Amino acid sequence: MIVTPDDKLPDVLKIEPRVFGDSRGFFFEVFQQERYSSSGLSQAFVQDNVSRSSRGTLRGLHFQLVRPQAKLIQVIRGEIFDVAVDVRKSSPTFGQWTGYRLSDVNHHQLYIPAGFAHGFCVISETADVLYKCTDYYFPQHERCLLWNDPAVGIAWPLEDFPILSAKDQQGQTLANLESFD
Ligand SMILES: Cc1cn([C@H]2C[C@H](O)[C@@H](COP(=O)(O)OP(=O)(O)O[C@H]3O[C@H](C)C(=O)[C@H](O)[C@H]3O)O2)c(=O)[nH]c1=O
Repeated sequence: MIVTPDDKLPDVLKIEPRVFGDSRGFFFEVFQQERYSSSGLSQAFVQDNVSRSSRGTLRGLHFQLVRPQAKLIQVIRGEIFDVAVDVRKSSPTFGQWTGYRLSDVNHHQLYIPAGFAHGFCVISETADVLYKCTDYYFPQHERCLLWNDPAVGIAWPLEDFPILSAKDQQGQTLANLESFD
């Protein structure tokens, strides 16, 4: 397993699991407590989520202001562009973003700590995303950063305007967002 801190946001980790391929296909351990804990993911995961989205869908960018969640993102089918934005006002990288292509071909994972907003757009026809969270879902604590806030300037690989939930259409700009001190 190779763990690489992001160049701009070093708390965000790209994880490349060891994949065993053979004539039948492939096998890899999606998560293993001892190995991931020794790689810096020591907080326990308490909830696993799965979402399926069609091409051009953009989900996010979300975070919980209270009971913040760290997330371990993995694509089980298809390909997404996965993005983390630092929303910690006191951070020297506040408002900065990073993005990775995660797919069922590269099997890469992204670890996004608490303090970051998370979102993704779907590049393939369909994408099934599995992600582990270090705290439970509290909708009342969820906040949404506007996906196309020019102050953040995320370069989404989208051909057209994305498919967005009503909630995500009304995301807050970074300037107006309730975020972490
Ligand atoms: C997140 C979540 C949602 N739900 C229910 C609430 C809604 O009735 C339905 C869809 O929720 P939502 O539209 O918020 O789902 P996404 O837009 O995929 O939200 C997620 O997208 C971005 C990328 C994230 O990183 C977050 O984990 C999460 O906010 O699932 C639950 O029951 N439990 C949950 O943990």
